[in-house]
Amino acid sequence: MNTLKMKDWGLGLGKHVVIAEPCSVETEKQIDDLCNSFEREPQIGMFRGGIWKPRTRPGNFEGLGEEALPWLQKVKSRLHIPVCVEVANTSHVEAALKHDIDVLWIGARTTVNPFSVQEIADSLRGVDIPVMVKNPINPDLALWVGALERMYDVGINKLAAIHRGFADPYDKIYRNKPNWNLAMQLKLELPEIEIINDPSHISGKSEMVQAVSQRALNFGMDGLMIETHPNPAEAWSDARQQLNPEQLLTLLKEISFRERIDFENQIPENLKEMRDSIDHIDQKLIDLLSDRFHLIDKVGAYKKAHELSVYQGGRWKDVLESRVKLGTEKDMSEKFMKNLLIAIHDESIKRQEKQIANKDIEPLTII
Ligand SMILES: C=C(O[C@@H]1C=C(C(=O)O)C=C[C@H]1O)C(=O)O
Repeated sequence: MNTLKMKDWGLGLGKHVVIAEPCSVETEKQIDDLCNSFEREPQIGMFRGGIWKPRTRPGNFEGLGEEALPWLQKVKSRLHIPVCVEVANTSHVEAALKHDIDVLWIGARTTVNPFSVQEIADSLRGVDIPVMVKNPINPDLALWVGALERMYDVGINKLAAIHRGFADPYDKIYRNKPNWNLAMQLKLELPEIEIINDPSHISGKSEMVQAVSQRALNFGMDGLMIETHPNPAEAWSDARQQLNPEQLLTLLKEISFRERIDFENQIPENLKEMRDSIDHIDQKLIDLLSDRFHLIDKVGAYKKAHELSVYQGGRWKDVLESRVKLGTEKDMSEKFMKNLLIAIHDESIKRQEKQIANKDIEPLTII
């Protein structure tokens, strides 16, 4: 994809984009209050307002709709920053374009549905407006990439992605569990697409927003979209996860937007040396793993000849416990050691099954 980075969207966006936003636009006064707080804050690069709010069940506040759009125009003239809204259908797009909204974004509940995404894309054919695409609710990279491709195919070349986490009913910590690996995979697949992180929807509670923001920047995310309300306790939607302007400004002061190393440019000599050593160690790790798996194949052949079962619980328990102990003594976490060993063991089982059945077996664990 030949897309433009956010700094080249012609909207005055800097290197790290910070989008401040009330979850929902509620009153003109709420927007005025936020403008007063952010008037002299150059770090706020964009303003977002929820106008149409998808709600799981009817009866909750679903956004003010078109009547709130003129208030966002006021934000543009007061703060001189672009404004963006979520669009979920073609009438939203039409209303947003009519009111000079600068950037549109596609929400997680829309990204899951290629029909909806295609309809929105078709309504944007020939329109020069940036579009940001939130990840779908489920961790399906192809859906996320697909939605970006649908936009690109109708001629939108100002594109970004938003990582807002994924629904996980078993997770007790986050509202939407982050999947940094999936976000990294998106970067590998579409290196030109920048990713904004939405720590508010990931954490679901204001006190976690800072830690998640820092984590996102550590993972190389290109910006933050943080829900902000003059008085979060009174918010008509998502009260628990919004920061007040003062909290947002403190967060922006305290987190570190680290410099990223551009691979095209020169890598500092010290870092290069360390990376060379890492390359060397990885080569040794791979050689050792390969030796281990060749032995596993021999064990598999032995088990086939002697009609023994592939999985050996007692041996596996010993291997797991002793290696986790060795690893933790060398400063590696128990969780990491377990994950690593489980991945190796799954592969061992798979290789032995393949030998016995003489055909490929689906991997047991996806990592
Ligand atoms: C290699 C074996 O087969 C399996 C794989 C193991 C491993 O990868 O270390 C351990 C126990 C078995 O479940 C074995 O039985 O020794």
